Amino acid sequence: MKKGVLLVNLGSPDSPDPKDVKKYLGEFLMDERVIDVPLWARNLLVKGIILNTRPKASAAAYKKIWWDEGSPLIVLSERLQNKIQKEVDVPVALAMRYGSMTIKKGLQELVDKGIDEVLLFPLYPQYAMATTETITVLAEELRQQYFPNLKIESVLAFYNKPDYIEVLSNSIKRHLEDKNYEHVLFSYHGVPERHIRKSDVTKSHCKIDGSCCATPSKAHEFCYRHQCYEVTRLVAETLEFKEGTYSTSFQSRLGFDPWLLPYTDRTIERLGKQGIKNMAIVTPAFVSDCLETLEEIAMEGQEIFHEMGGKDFTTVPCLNDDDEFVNLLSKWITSWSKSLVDVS
Ligand SMILES: C=CC1=C(C)c2cc3[nH]c(cc4nc(cc5[nH]c(cc1n2)c(C)c5CCC(=O)O)C(CCC(=O)O)=C4C)c(C)c3C=C
Ligand SMILES: [Fe+2]
Ligand SMILES: [Fe+2]
Repeated sequence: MKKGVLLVNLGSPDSPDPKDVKKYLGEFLMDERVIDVPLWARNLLVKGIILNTRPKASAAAYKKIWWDEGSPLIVLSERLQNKIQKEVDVPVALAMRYGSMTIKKGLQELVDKGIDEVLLFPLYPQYAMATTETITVLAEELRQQYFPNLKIESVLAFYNKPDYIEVLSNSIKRHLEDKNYEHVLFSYHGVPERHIRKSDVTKSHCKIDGSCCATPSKAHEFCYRHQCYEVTRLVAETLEFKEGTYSTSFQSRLGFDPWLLPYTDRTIERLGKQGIKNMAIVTPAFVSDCLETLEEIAMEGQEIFHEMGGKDFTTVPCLNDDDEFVNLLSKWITSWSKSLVDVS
């Protein structure tokens, strides 16, 4: 068997032009694992409302963070891929779940190199229906339709692997070394509460009241909320943060359904109102900096904090193409390619 790796991230529009943003959002939000309502309701909501109202504002936000080389999320994912490729002996391809760099093209690129066994590596530390699951389901559909002889193994999550927590903690420590901060906020991308209940394999564990996520259960293998809180807990333990000096929140809610609480914007507001003058924010649901970290957190979040009387607002970059992170992913890939460990 000849082995290869397909890294997969979310994707971005081709440009920050409203036309391209609309096309991208259309594909993204019509995914039944992102907006998980019946097709008729999704059509009404996405094509009838969101795509007629959101693309202009989203395009303006994308324009603020766009780089000369392109979308930060894509450029940073490419840098990560290139650095990993230099460290490992197997071909490493990159694809995006939405947009032009499709998973089909990524699999084809590997098949063209004679690969018959692929490690599908979604670039998300925590498992969620709207991220990891939609990637693995689509890859399997593509395999059945176009690449029936391909074997695909998937990495479902790596949120609690001790070496990942160590790399993340080291990066946070390095970025906060000479900074003023009284509070560290761990802000994760939000999801509707319903997604968490749907992913509960036990169908009885998830209560969304917080207690379930701290009670051991096999539901946690697929519980995004539990996995986010675990990352906060493990990093705080590693960096010896004192109780009350850090917290967890969820950002980027969309629509009127209840999403995971507490919301990041309200939390920043509350911290400012409580008299916190210096805060830091880390975003461990994102491997690569993107619209949600560079605009929603670093720009909008900072503005909210300053309006509430806050002073220093430090944003810790995502792991991006951090050398320790590159070494870690390369180590896991090499172990898999030599069949030493099961990374899935
Ligand atoms: C119902 C809507 C959404 C769910 C559920 C959702 C989950 C989810 N998303 C990410 C990661 C990213 N999302 C990004 C952008 C983005 N997300 C949504 C909606 C949902 N996400 C929208 C509408 C957008 C587009 C931007 C906007 O109009 O505000 C991005 C950034 C992409 C980029 O190009 O930079 C990332 C990354 C996760 C991890 C997640 C669930 C865990
Ligand atoms: Fe999102
Ligand atoms: Fe829970």
